[in-house]
Amino acid sequence: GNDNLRSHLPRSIQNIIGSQSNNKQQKYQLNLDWMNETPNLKRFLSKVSTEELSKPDRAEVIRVSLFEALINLAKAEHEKGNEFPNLLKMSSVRRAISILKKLNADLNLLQMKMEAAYGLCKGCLQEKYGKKKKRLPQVICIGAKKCGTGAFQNFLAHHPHLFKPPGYDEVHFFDKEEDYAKGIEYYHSLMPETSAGEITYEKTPKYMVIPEVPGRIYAMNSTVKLIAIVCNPVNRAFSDFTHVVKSGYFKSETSKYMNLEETDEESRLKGFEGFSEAYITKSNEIKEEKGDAQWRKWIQNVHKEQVEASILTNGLYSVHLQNWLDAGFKREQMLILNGEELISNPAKIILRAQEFMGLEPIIKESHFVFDKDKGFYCFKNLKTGEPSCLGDGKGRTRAGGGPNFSPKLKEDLVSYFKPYNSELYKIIGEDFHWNEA
Ligand SMILES: Nc1ncnc2c1ncn2[C@@H]1O[C@H](COP(=O)(O)OS(=O)(=O)O)[C@@H](OP(=O)(O)O)[C@H]1O
Repeated sequence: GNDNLRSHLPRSIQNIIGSQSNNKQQKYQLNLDWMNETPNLKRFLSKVSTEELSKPDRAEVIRVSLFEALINLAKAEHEKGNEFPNLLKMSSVRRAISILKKLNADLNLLQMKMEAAYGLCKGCLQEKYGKKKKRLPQVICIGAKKCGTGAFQNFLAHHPHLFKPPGYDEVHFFDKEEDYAKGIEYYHSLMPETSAGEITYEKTPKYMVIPEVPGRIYAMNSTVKLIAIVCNPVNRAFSDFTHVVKSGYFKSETSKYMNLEETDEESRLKGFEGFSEAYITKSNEIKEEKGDAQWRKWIQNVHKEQVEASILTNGLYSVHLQNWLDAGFKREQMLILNGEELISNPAKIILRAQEFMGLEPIIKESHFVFDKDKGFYCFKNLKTGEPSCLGDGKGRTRAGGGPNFSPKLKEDLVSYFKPYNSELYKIIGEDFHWNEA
């Protein structure tokens, strides 16, 4: 029956098809090869209206046409050497299947014909592609810390074809020696079960700044897609400082600059000012004494040698990203997003990410609503209209235009980051305008 068909198709398609009964075997005589190309299928779909579906004569033509078009398309794609999951990623195919569902088409027959088109035996579609299983990630978000990776993950969690390791906000496999030592099988075991055509993804912001990580990920899969979210390094540093102070990390260092009992914004700004001036000086001294190459090494090893300095050095994106390029990753397999834009225009950033991952653009403009109390965009449930915002730990320093630095601190920080922002702009091919004090 139809349930049989459903279980044979990947979950992404099952969602579209939904549960359905009363399919009768149909006879299809029309052969419409005019539709054996996607653009034609697209053009045809653009002409189909919901109204027409309820007119029996027209519905019959549409059903037969779509059915044939899908099978012809499957044959054409198979001949081109494209795998079945790619077919399922095409939005026109998804749309066609959803219409066929409405028209009570014989989906069992469709399945059999698709199997034939792909040269597979009966029922082998499931064997080859439809089986849910754990897969290593095809996409990894590598940071940067405090640039909105949580918001990014939260928004994309609503995408029906994207899955992250269950129970983990961050996996920390490649950066934690004791976990990495457990082997790639352990990493694989943490992954969600997915069907072919769905995306497995994880985010760990620390990956970006640990020098061993790029080579390890490259060894796992040299064609994995990487997403880096970068943001104004000056604001990022204060956000990081706030995070460290509020979480009570390396207190012996932060307590040199502020009383850790008083963590209101004014006290944090004061503490951050002392901290920044001290570490800008430290960093500049190392550079002067040891030269640029050694200084870059110091930056990369700061997590081992002087972790509190990372509050500043995590924002030297060009130094860290160069490491990924040196490991062999191609620029085209990295999507570098502006975290400031994720704050001001989340839909634009999330749409770019979906496109990069090869996902249907399901999360869109209408899902975002600005929440005045939160001071940020929140995700809107389109059925209930209810917005859901990120928790209290997110959005502590940037609501309402960001922190109020003293002009001197702002100037010192901007000039510290300036050369590396410029290096970053060269890598990205775009100026994010963070060099203006
Ligand atoms: N929509 C929305 N809602 C709330 N917060 C948002 C949003 N978009 C971006 N941000 C900013 O995300 C900052 C936290 O970044 P991360 O999630 O990468 O932090 S972490 O590295 O995972 O700790 C967080 O930094 P703080 O403001 O310092 O808390 C936010 O400014």
